[in-house]
Amino acid sequence: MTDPRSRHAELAAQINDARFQYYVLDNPTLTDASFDAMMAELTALEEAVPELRTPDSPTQQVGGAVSATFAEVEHLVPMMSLDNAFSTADVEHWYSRLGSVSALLCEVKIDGLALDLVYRDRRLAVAATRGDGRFGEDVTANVLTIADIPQTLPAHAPDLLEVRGEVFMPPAAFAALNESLIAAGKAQFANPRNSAAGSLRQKDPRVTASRRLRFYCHGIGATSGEPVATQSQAYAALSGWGLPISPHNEVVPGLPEALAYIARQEAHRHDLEHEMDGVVLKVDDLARQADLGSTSRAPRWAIAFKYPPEEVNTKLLSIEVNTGRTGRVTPFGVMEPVVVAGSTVAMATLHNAHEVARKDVRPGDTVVLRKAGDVIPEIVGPVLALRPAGLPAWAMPTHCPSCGTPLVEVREGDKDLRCPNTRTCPSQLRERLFHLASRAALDIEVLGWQAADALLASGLVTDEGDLFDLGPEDLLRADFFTRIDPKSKQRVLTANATKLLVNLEAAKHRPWVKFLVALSIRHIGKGVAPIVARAFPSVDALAAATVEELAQVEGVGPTLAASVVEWFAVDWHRAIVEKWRAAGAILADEPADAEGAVEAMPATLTGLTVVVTGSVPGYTRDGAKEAILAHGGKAAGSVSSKTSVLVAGESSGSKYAKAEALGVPILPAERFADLLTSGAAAYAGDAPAAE
Ligand SMILES: NC(=O)c1ccc[n+]([C@@H]2O[C@H](COP(=O)([O-])OP(=O)(O)OC[C@H]3O[C@@H](n4cnc5c(N)ncnc54)[C@H](O)[C@@H]3O)[C@@H](O)[C@H]2O)c1
Ligand SMILES: [Zn+2]
Repeated sequence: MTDPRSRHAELAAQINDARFQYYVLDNPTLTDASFDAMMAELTALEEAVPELRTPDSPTQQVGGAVSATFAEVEHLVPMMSLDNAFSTADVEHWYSRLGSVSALLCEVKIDGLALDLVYRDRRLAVAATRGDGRFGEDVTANVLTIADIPQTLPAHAPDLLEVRGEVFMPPAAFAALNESLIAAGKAQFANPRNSAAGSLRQKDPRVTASRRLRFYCHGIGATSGEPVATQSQAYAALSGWGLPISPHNEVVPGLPEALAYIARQEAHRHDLEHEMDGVVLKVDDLARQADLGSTSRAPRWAIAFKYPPEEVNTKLLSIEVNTGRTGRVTPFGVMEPVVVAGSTVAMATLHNAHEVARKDVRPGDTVVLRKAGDVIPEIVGPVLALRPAGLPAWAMPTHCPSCGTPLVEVREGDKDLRCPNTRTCPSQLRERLFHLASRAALDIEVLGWQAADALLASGLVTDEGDLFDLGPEDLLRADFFTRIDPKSKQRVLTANATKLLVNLEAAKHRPWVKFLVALSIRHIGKGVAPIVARAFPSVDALAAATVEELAQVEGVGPTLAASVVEWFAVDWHRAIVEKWRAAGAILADEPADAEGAVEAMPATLTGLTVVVTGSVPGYTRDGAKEAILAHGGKAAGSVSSKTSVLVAGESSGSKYAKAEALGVPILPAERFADLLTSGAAAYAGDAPAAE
């Protein structure tokens, strides 16, 4: 075991270094989660060996410093940091030590940088960063360019007012800034917090002025004003003097409501006008705040609850490439598995070789991995400070990893590369089969990646054209689809293989639109396929269409039109269609086809809102709803004065009673078909005689 003393010294040095990178250079080398973990370890060491807790320990100091670029300003009242809570238990522990508290002020923790404003005689005199808590950096000239911050206060404001708050950059402004930095060939900011800090801490105020910074107050320092009882009242006063206060603040009676606030805000973590990394709970009563006091680093009357990190560090083990369904070759990073935003991540796309070069990530790098909520994980970039010396840059392969064919640009001069061997490249074929089997296409449940691989590897299928010719004797030739029957010692089909054959047979009768999706024509996905299938109701009609005819269809652009014509110009593509047809697939909408019929239905219910209660003969609940929609009507779930008619499969129940009370016409469910054919005429005269 390492000696606690040397571990403490090592950690303290690393933390001080990280703080310098973060606060002074605005260019962190660690994620906040790694930093917080180091601080937690240091705190634990000091709890075990209290004499390590010296005044110069990072746990006793407000991180940050004054850089040589700015003049030093002494704050009138020192600026503090906040203690952290990472769990409900931490918050409960903090709350239990407060004594009696009648109200908590809940605030969102704005991920920006702290700023101190001093107004003298109602004029902004000095604006300073937090610095080491006692001395900050004079950034007054820059702050004068921030529109949210008033330069003068109204006559009823006090003579002396020191307020604290957070400068932040809205996420949209951050994204726009990074785009312009990329365009100018400059380094991007890692996150909105660093971009706000980097934008405020500029030598040239014109740069700050161009950066769309915003500000909310979250504390009061020295003031000559009338004393108030609570922090929330102080905010109200600030607001009255024109200072901006967060609209997300809430005063609650106690802990349960505060925990509910924490949960509620987490659900909206990415919806606010600023990034947030948690919630700050404060004792609202200012007299209680004074009783509780502060440590050298943070007040005891407040706590910052931090949400689980969305950015973590991990090792990039390798960069692999994958050939997709349309031949596009995509690099992706393989990482040491790591938990981020609640799930374990080991792979993330890097999109194309250009992205890899732009981010300059190399196998062997420590990288920042980001996953926000349900968003796809992203490799943000390398931690350059941790890069081993001489680590070589990654090079994009020149040949397809699946079939060895030389790669070409997707379009001339394009960043993306593709494998031109569309017909037999195993990777493309496998992806096409998998796509063809998806629910949006032919919905062949047992045809997953493994089955697709087995069909290709065994040579039973050379391309998707062969699929519907498969019979039991074919599948018997592949190990994947067979097993040895223990009794007869004969090779027999597995249950899944039998299911595959049944599914394939069923798939032949799917509507044309499903086949259209199954063809993997570039740009024709499940969204646009119904539009194309309606305009060209068979594969023959579509194959005969010209670019002009296609482009005339509303919702079909020139790119899509060209892509369809190009697809049908390829011999082996047309051969797929013919093989499917020969195997019994329909590939056309018959006039009586259910989906075709729905499209053709007359819009008899336009402007009508229909509610259905009880069962309608011949329809499922959803089926009745769909029929209403297909005839141009609105299907509602409950009866109101806006309801045009209630279709009642029973002559009782709350909907029935409500319709009666409101005088909404009621139509017996047996007459639903009349409603679909003749609209409002079906119930005219049926309105009950209520007033
Ligand atoms: N990545 C790194 O290398 C690195 C280095 C140093 C610090 N950090 C990050 O900074 C944190 C420590 O910084 P800190 O000491 O500023 O503490 P903190 O960010 O955890 O909390 C204190 C700060 O929160 C801010 N804040 C935002 N909203 C607030 C609100 N509504 N009310 C009150 N204050 C609010 C204030 O500016 C205050 O100074 C670490 O936990 C880490 O996340 C990261
Ligand atoms: Zn290939």
